[in-house]
Amino acid sequence: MSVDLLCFGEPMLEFNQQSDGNYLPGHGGDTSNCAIAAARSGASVGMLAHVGADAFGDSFLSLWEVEGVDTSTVTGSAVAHTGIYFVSHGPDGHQFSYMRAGSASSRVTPQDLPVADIEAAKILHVSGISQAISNTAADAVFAAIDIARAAGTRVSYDTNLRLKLWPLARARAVTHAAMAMADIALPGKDDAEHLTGLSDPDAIVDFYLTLGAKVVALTLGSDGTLVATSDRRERIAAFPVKAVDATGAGDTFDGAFLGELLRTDDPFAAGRYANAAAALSTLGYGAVAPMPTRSAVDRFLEERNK
Ligand SMILES: Nc1ncnc2c1ncn2[C@@H]1O[C@H](COP(=O)(O)OP(=O)(O)OP(=O)(O)O)[C@@H](O)[C@H]1O
Repeated sequence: MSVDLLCFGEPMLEFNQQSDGNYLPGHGGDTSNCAIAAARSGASVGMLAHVGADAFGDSFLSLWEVEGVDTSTVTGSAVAHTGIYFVSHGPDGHQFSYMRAGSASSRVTPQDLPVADIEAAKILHVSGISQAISNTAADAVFAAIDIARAAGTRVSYDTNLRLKLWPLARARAVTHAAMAMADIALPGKDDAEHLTGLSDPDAIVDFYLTLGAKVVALTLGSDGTLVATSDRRERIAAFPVKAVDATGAGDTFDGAFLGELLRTDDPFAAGRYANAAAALSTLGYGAVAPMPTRSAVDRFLEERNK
């Protein structure tokens, strides 16, 4: 089945250890989160990924089915397990250790790519963490981007380094190269500062426009979002909400932004919609559970705009 938005990345089972020693398990991986957020925004969306032939892979397949994310471009890997990662937090809630393992999706090779599905999609969304550390994944990501560009499928890219454990020179080389081929750049400010060495949001946006993006939406956490094209930019303030956990807010932003961009073809309308969706996603714990549906976002915007 062809979809409008194809999200290429690595599903990861997450285990978030809390300061009381308990842990919260959850589905994650930036592109899976993004796909679910887009589906909840009403978009036609699919995942392009490998999962292991294991319980975690099965659990992702069930989740995507429930969420209406197409899985016809998800394949099973006989040689690697579904990715997992552990995060632990200190008593102040600060993240202090991180470990990842598995990662069937980093084994996707250029030969595995579903060429016709990439060509048929309107947007291919990819994100950066795996490419920064794995040559195989980088080759497949760049091959997918090449297929998309040749077919006129727009490419969307979020750096998503999350923790800055990867060697900076490698992370920079790979993410800048991918950004240079992206039509839509969706960086978060922390990553963007780290990767560009710039701190002023306008300078960061200029950097990505100069690299080649047609649309940049730079997320600024509780400071909102800066959306820009070559001839217009708009600073969108964050909604004042009682945020309890911003995990996945950036992924919710990406999915909602791309869903609304597909619907309206207006990056500024997409930025305002995604800003509301991401604010709502901070009201609950974890990445997936608090992601809002389109009707919840519409209701929220109606109330806030009264
Ligand atoms: N405290 C908050 N209050 C309201 N909105 C928020 C808050 N934190 C985040 N947001 C919304 O979520 C969007 C994305 O947040 P952020 O910039 O932290 O993402 P990110 O850096 O990509 O992080 P991650 O991928 O880890 O979720 C922001 O642009 C904003 O719209």
